Amino acid sequence: QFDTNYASGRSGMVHLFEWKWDDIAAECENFLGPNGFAGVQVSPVNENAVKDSRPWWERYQPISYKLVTRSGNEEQFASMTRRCNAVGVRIYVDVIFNHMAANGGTYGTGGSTASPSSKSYPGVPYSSLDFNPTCAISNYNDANQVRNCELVGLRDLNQGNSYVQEKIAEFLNHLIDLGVAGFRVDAAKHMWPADLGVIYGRLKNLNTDHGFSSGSKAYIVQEVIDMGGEAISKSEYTGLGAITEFRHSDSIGKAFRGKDQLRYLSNWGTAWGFAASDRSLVFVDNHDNQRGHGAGGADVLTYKVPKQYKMASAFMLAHPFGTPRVMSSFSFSDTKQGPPTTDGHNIASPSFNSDNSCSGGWVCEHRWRQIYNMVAFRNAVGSDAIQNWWDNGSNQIAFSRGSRGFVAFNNDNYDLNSSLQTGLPAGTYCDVISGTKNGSSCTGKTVTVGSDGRASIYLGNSEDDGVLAIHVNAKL
Ligand SMILES: O=C(/C=C/c1ccc(O)c(O)c1)N[C@@H](Cc1ccc(O)cc1)C(=O)NCCCOc1c(-c2ccc(O)c(O)c2)oc2cc(O)cc(O)c2c1=O
Ligand SMILES: [Ca+2]
Repeated sequence: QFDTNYASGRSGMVHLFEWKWDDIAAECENFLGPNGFAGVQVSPVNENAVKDSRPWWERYQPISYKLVTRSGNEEQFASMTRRCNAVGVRIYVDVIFNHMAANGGTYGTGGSTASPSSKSYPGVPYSSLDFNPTCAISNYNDANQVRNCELVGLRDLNQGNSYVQEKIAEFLNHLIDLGVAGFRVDAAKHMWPADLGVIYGRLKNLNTDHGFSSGSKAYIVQEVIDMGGEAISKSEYTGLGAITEFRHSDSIGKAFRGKDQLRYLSNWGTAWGFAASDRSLVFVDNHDNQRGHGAGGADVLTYKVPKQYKMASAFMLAHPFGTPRVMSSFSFSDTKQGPPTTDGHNIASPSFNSDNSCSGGWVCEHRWRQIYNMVAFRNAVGSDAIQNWWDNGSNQIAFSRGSRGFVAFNNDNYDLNSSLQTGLPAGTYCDVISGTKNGSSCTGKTVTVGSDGRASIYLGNSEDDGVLAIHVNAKL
């Protein structure tokens, strides 16, 4: 269903891609809880095929539903959900039940063996009776093929089979027992909506021992890559749950790369072809398209273009549309390389610098001040609508969120230097992009709002960050 199950006053989901469960638990307690984050999307929890050189996509090749991966085991997973829920941070699991591992010398991260060529996965168990007849997806304009044939050789489960439905429901309900708040359903486009409806209908209520109100249902985000032009559209899935809105990632990338003028963002939302706000999980980049070949392609912004990335992230977090998810990456030069390891196999834990940024091969975009301060901005403005939209006719824009927050952007190649209506009560505010509020002073810019709500806003075009943001919780 469509409710995120977030604790009140919190927003901002972060995808801690490839993090280990113990490290996520610590991050909930040390950083995400204290900074008002609402949830974490974790990497797949079920046993996956071990591939040579450990590419990141091996975790999308299930061997069984045993909770043993390079991120940890069931006990560590249970401890993570307990510790994160205790500080108001929810856990969402990336679940893969469209398919099982493809061919190749195959054993799993939990030691199970499998024989994809004979469609035998004893770790579940699944046999050839549980799979669709072997055929390859070659034509994305044939909806039957996209659902019933194999995606790049991955053995295609038949979710219309009652035994398969039972095993999938058992797997998801086990995670619900362990305290999760919802799921990111991988490759949903490759499964029939009717079958998904049956499976979702078999889910238990969330576990009230973890602080969920009784009767709560799992938040469902379905990965449906729909950039238009294919037989299958996201609207087939938005009645069942939310969907990953890839058009948001593509459009925000184009806008902040200067391909579309920022003034056009004044009607950001369904007018841009996005699904309804409460059905759209939105993001600047994700684990797949940040590597350039996923949906959105070359226009997707990543940590590799930091100024534009921070501006786009700030816009996403300042704007009321959709449910934002912040990508937290490991650095990569090769698009298939996996997470940092200590020995080529065991994932390395992130290490932290004195300024709270990460090192050791982890990028930790969620720990960039310009990003985590905008999660606090989103919390401060609540559901207030956009007001006081201003633009200069090209790439300088500004708007307020009711009378609780104000944000300005400059993507032109000259300074923004104007007196603008902020919508805020008179007073002195700290800009939370160039710095933060520290006791009774600002470590970055200070903005004085007059009794008429106007303030002089300066954003030099050569500044590190092309954004300025103030809100009522950063007021002196
Ligand atoms: O690049 C990749 C992996 C990409 C990938 C992985 C997980 C995702 O959630 C995702 O969205 C993409 N995989 C590499 C390497 C690879 C992996 C497995 C394999 O049998 C063959 C090759 C690759 O080159 N893949 C082909 C292009 C990407 O095609 C994939 C898609 C995909 C891409 C675009 C679409 O419009 C679409 O509907 C599906 O989804 C996956 C989902 C999975 O659960 C596992 C996969 O292997 C894949 C997947 O290969
Ligand atoms: Ca399928």
